Amino acid sequence: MLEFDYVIVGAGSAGCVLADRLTRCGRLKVLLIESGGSDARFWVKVPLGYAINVSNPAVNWGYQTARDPGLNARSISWPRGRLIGGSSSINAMAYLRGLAQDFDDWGAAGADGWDWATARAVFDRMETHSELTEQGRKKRGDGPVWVSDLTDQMAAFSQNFLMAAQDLGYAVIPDHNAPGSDGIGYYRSTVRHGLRWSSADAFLRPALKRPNLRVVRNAEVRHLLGEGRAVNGVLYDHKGKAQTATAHREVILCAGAINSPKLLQLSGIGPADLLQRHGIKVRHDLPQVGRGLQDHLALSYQFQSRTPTLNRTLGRRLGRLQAGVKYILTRKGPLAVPVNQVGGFVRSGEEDRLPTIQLYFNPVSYGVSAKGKTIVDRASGYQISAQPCRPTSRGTIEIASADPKAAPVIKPNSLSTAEDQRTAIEACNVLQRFAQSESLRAVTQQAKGPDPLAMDDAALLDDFRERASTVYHPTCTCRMGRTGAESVLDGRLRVHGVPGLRVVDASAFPNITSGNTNAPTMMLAMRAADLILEDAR
Ligand SMILES: Cc1cc2nc3c(=O)[nH]c(=O)nc-3n(C[C@H](O)[C@H](O)[C@H](O)COP(=O)(O)OP(=O)(O)OC[C@H]3O[C@@H](n4cnc5c(N)ncnc54)[C@H](O)[C@@H]3O)c2cc1C
Repeated sequence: MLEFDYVIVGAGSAGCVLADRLTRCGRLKVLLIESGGSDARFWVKVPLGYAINVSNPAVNWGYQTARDPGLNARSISWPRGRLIGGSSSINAMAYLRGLAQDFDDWGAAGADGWDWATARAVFDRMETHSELTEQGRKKRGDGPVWVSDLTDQMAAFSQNFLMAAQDLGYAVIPDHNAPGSDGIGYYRSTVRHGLRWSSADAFLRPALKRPNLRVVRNAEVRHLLGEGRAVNGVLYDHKGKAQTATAHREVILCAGAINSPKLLQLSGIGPADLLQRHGIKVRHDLPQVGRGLQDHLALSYQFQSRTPTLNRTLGRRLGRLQAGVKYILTRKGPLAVPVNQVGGFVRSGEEDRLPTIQLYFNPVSYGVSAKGKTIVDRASGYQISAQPCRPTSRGTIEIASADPKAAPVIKPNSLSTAEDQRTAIEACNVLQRFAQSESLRAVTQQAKGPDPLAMDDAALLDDFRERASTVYHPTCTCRMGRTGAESVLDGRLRVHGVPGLRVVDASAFPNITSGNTNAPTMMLAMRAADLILEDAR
């Protein structure tokens, strides 16, 4: 049996942060258990490899939702990283802090101690920005998370998206992460010197040399151990054997928004009726475990273009070969840039107090094969996508059986509120405006597939239900709040009523943030580490 001060379950965006921060002082012994394997894989490191990893079972839990009534009863694919770095090793690398209001909303929802001023101070010390200036590339900040401006690598075609934004009166902005900036610009990415810069690269790798950190890969935690309500260890499978690890101080679940609530439920901590239905002894009836699920949905439209886009390179064998050689020799070119080049936050109406829609523009068009493989079109094209920022629908994660190997039942409950249906239409209306803009009309041949300009609001909502997909941001399934009746964690990320146990990952968000969720998850884990170390004094 292994004995440690802290046992961390999951080496993803949050788990890597904690493994680093808790072992820095050298005084505390930490075990990090990860179900997946190494992240030393070519297509994990190459930014454009995102399109491959998203459907690669070797690095992915490959979840599938239940049939979702709000999405015309479709069951959709929910990839989650299963390797060192977790989802930060397979994500699309867009770096967005979110809006200031998102974090004030966390405090207002009962997450005591959380607000924008606190979050902002953590973001500031977490980031190093690699910026393009007139004097060349310059560094700003000295945090472990590398956030790069890749404007010099973007496809020339992407300029058309910025010009279209200007046609429509949206601000064109240099940095989405500067306070108060809504508008359209080039995305910043977690890429360093042409390679993905995951949470493992930023936090875990430098910590690996410390003798007080032990990392076990390819080891899946089955459930938590303890006496009464208190938790003091985990049972996990490794190399075909069941093993136990004891935590003298705490077990910290960082298994992500799907697997953290699943592990709580398998361990008898969750809604009593659900646990009893599966023959699991109730250790603590905590009704909100797995409830409160929020995710972002987006709808995309593709168009054939009159001027060359990335299809000219990536849609042809010779072009791919040339791009591959350029990347290997220089770490530059189309392979060095994540798929979403341009986008940002916009308001759908002038009366909106905050931006309501996030946009993504890609200078490439593609299809997806029956097996989920991305197939880039030969002819030039582009894609425009819109995501409502703050959905109000909430879904559930529930174990399907007491067998730890069984995938949980994911019910997103999408578009189940009138507000979400209205915002979905507004998101499509924004895309219609872009499709009609002078700058995009000048380079567009015709719609490839459904044409948003041929649809009224009812048809747009139906199209959204029929084709919208996840933006891969499940959150809030173990959310922070004041009491065990309305939430799972307190503001210090301790599980209500369960000594020795915290949950630190995207499941802890009280509400989904307006943008992509990797940056806020790492920020949450950085602050959680401060709180854990404070409590350990
Ligand atoms: C395809 C995709 C694209 C995305 N694109 C972006 C983007 O461009 N920008 C952005 O900001 N966000 C993006 N996201 C979202 C973002 O990456 C996640 O919100 C974030 O990584 C969540 O971090 P986490 O720590 O909560 O979970 P994860 O990073 O998923 O970590 C959980 C870890 O726990 C491990 N684990 C789970 N169960 C067990 C168990 N029983 N035993 C041991 N280990 C276990 C998992 O294998 C995993 O390594 C994307 C996500 C995906 C999947």
